[in-house]
Amino acid sequence: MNAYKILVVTAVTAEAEAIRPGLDSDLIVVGAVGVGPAAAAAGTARLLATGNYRAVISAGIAGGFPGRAPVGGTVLATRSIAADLGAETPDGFLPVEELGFGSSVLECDPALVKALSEALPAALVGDVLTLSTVTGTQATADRLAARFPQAVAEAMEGYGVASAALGAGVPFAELRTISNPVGPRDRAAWRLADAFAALRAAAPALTTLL
Ligand SMILES: O=C(O)c1cccc(C(=O)CC[C@H]2O[C@@H](n3cnc4c(=O)[nH]cnc43)[C@H](O)[C@@H]2O)c1
Repeated sequence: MNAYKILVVTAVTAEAEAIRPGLDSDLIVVGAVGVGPAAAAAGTARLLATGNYRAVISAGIAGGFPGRAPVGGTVLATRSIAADLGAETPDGFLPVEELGFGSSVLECDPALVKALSEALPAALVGDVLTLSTVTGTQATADRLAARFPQAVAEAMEGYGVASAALGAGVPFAELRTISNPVGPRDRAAWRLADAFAALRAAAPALTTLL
């Protein structure tokens, strides 16, 4: 059977509910699977097993690296990178590839990225980091910005969704809108309304993938 549906995976229900009204097709399935890479991978694998999908998109809000992605902006990943998968050493962080255990970097499908960036011409394109811990200090933000000069944003699910997509042989992309700067924790200052408005505005672009 030909693969025709698109799966959009969010962490929380509010993200899924921001996306659904912008879709005029029941060929796009939006599911909220929980926060973090493990929930994202398990949830995506479960949803992929229920249908025949041609693409999987990890979507939701994210932190933006200051000077790279502004709050309220929209970001498309070229790569989803598990930034905290590896080993800490006194001399710095060793990514999992340097330990000989696979890859912390998963490439997004170039055709999906191209189609989405044509539909969202204002979107910034760059690496999106996946972390199990939201960055909350300037020191961590500076370390990540230096380790990943092409990173525009961090979130908590992309690499997990991408891992499940890779396992199922389905092309993957990541779409994020920015709710807060990556840096010292100030949860009260997160501009959720701006990020959700941008997510609602970006949703119709997903229908161009059909
Ligand atoms: O408090 C609320 O009302 C609320 C409503 C919807 C979603 C949330 C979330 O906290 C979603 C968590 C989700 O956000 C991503 N995220 C956002 N900013 C960052 C960040 O700076 N670093 C890492 N992740 C971030 C993440 O993917 C979480 O799944 C709250």
